[in-house]
Amino acid sequence: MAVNLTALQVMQDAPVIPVIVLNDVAHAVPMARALVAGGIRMLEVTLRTPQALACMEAIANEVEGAVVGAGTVRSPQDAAAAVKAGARFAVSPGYTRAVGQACRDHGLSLLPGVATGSEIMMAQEDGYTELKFFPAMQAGGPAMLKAWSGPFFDVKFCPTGGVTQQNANDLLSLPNVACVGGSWLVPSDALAQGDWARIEALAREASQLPR
Ligand SMILES: O=C(O)C(=O)C[C@H](O)[C@H](O)COP(=O)(O)O
Repeated sequence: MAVNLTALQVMQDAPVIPVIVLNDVAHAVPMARALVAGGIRMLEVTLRTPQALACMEAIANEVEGAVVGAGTVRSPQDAAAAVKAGARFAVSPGYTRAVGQACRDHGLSLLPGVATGSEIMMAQEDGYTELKFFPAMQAGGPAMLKAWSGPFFDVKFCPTGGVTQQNANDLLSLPNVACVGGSWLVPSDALAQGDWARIEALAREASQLPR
């Protein structure tokens, strides 16, 4: 059994957590190797496709240096399936007590998604202090994070949603941002073309973002 990771360790490993959508199990291992070669090890594979669990399993078993996590965790069942597939952390687009409890029961670090003060307070009540701000750019971006830094001075965020290599700095420079998340590191056309070099280059560029 792998040693448990904390949510803070997941956030601090690199400036960006890639949000990955995979439709083909054959893409999983070469894609993950490309990200790791580019300096990105924490890999969020979203549970948005029927192949996602098999992809996580392949990465967990075959890619040295990769730490696979599950994205789009929306239920206790999702959390259980993710653990079984080898996920070492979970990310959810929103927060429910049931998802929080299931992740705790499985020893799975969770970055719960929040977009309002009430959601932050509910996650904090349940002991979560490292949170995903989703959808970040659509829901207020850097200005929202600056406003939250007053009352929620003890929370660290991973803004995700509408983040790009170009705007990531505006977020990473904020003291309450530990990292950002985004899908731009793994474009669907690069996957379809098997363009692993492009994914590696995007990862390298992202891993060098200052914070
Ligand atoms: O699937 C999930 O669990 C999500 O919460 C959504 C993703 O984090 C965003 O869709 C990523 O946003 P983009 O980087 O703008 O593509």
